[in-house]
Amino acid sequence: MSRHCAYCLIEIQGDQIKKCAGCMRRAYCSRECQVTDWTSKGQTHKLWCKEQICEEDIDWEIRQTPHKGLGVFAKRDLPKHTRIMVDRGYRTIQETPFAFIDSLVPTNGTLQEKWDTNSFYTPEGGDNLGIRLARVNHECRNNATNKFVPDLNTFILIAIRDIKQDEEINIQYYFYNDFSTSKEIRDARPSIIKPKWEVDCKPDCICLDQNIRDRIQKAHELDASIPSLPLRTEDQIKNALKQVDTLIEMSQELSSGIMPLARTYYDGFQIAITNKKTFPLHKKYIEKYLEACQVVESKHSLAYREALQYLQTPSSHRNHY
Ligand SMILES: C[S@@+](CC[C@H](N)C(=O)[O-])C[C@H]1O[C@@H](n2cnc3c(N)ncnc32)[C@H](O)[C@@H]1O
Repeated sequence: MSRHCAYCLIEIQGDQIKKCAGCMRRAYCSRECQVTDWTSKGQTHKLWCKEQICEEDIDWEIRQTPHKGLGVFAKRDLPKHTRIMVDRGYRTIQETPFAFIDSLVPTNGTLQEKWDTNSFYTPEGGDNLGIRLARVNHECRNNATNKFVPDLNTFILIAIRDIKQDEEINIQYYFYNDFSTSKEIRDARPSIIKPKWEVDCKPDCICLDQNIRDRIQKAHELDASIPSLPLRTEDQIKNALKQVDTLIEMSQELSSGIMPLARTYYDGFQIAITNKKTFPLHKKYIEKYLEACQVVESKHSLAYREALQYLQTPSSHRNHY
């Protein structure tokens, strides 16, 4: 089986393939590429080596699709919450190794056009280009999602449902069911995805369903109201937790993604610990939050380490009663 060098991406065969001695899965064409990839000059593999991340050519591959150019396909069944790839974000054209960016679509485009087509906007880190993520195509009914972890400067691509072998892996280029974004941003979606990626939604597309749009707006309003709910009396705290539980249910019903859901669990934790009576509930919320963090971030992320500390010593949180 041929492989692709995890750093410089060239195709390698037979005894040219050098594997990481830690995971025995990640492939390189040379020791130089392996050394670079271990550090933050490459994909910082030292953080991910023991973390069960999928690899190109073993778990997924890049190949031609009938109508969308290249795409990423599962080479085996990938269960929900599998971490399909971690991909370092490049912040500028200058920082991105030229050969990578030059190979991207539009084929005859300028570097700027390639950058614009393939980079993704992240609220926490501006535009970033992931060189492997750049091959993932858009679907409104996506089976995977990409999360940017700012302190690691890395995208993580996660299966949000079971993906079958040979199925194409796809993401929403611009979320429509993420209740944490405002109505204006959600409504701007068609005017962004069409000119930027030439992706058109059919009239029966799920993202144009008015009923779903109304439910998302309701969830958005509920989400925005939670931080300012009064928490002076026990009844007020119980009511706030009820709102949190309603939002958790709505988020699951709307498949809003793991990130907003994780934040809602964290809200529940912060509310529960403010009162002696509701304090025992804090554990359920923070454990769920940590579970989500393990999927969408990593044990190395700041968010995960902080939350673990609050699980072990809840009294160290400023809201503790
Ligand atoms: C980030 S690239 C994805 C990888 C690209 N297909 C390639 O060959 O490298 C974005 C481009 O892929 C194509 N694309 C992505 N999703 C598509 C879809 N659902 N339908 C048609 N074309 C799509 C569009 O040309 C878009 O500008």
